[in-house]
Amino acid sequence: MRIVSLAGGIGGARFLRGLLTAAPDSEITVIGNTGDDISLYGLRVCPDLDTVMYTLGGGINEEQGWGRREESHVVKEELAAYGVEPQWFGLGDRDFATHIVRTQMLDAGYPLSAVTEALCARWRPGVRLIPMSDDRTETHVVVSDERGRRAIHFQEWWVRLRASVPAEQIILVGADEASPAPGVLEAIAAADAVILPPSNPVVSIGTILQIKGIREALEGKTVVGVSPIVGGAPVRGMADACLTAIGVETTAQAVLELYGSPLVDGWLVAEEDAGVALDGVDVEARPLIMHDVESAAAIARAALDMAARLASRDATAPTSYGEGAR
Ligand SMILES: C[C@H](OP(=O)(O)O)C(=O)O
Repeated sequence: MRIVSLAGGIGGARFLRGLLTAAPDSEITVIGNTGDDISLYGLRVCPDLDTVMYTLGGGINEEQGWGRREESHVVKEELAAYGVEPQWFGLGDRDFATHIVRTQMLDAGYPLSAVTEALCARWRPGVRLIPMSDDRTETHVVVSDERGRRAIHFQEWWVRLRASVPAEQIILVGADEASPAPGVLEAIAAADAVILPPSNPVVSIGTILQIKGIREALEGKTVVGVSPIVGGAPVRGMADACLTAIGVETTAQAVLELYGSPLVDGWLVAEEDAGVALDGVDVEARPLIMHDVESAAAIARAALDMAARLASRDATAPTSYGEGAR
């Protein structure tokens, strides 16, 4: 079976670990969000791609959900001793090596997709990880503070400000010029099922959907989404602050409407959200909290079962000529 999953960072990576457990013999392609990417100290940092790579490759710091396990922070301390900014982004020593390799390769002219493949050769994540685009895009957030109304990098809003200042706008800079990375549309075209994990619907999944051609390609496929909102609150992270910024309520219903039909064919919600409904979408309620790999695998299994059911229903549905009804 060929599966495509879009993914952000921590939430996406934890779901993917379950997906790999649920479908060990499948060919899984992960289209990763690069809107969170940032240049720091002359290095290109791709937080979501790295979180997926480290989580699936066994190198993640489990408690944090991001960064490397058994990490030290000597370089960060040394940079701080020189007064180098920013000091609010916590890169560890082991992690620095990844960004050095990535930046060297990018500077040598390799596209991000080739760099990601090279990094994954070490981590062997068990999936094919492709950035959404080789073109540089960055999520910026418009805020008003004592310095007036201004746009800051998403990471500054998320990490330094902990989303405490309301976002007036969230913009993917570069989206209009960005094309899907090589392999993205091909993987979607070949997929038997597409899964939207419980990643941030605005700055992770929403970002990937802004790259031209991706949403349209997905609309022709069987897509099952896992709600990132349970009982009116994000499963994890601060998705509520992002949803508020774009005028969407923090509910499983509102996120489903945000993705919409015909993009989504099936939607998994938590049991407390069982009333969620949208024309053209099958909704199923089940436990959605990912306590561990096994609970994530159970959610992934439910998503794959739903996708298989929807795909076989579509295959036998009567066409406009009435075939299949006879
Ligand atoms: C919900 C979100 O998931 P991600 O978008 O990082 O996959 C998070 O973990 O903050």
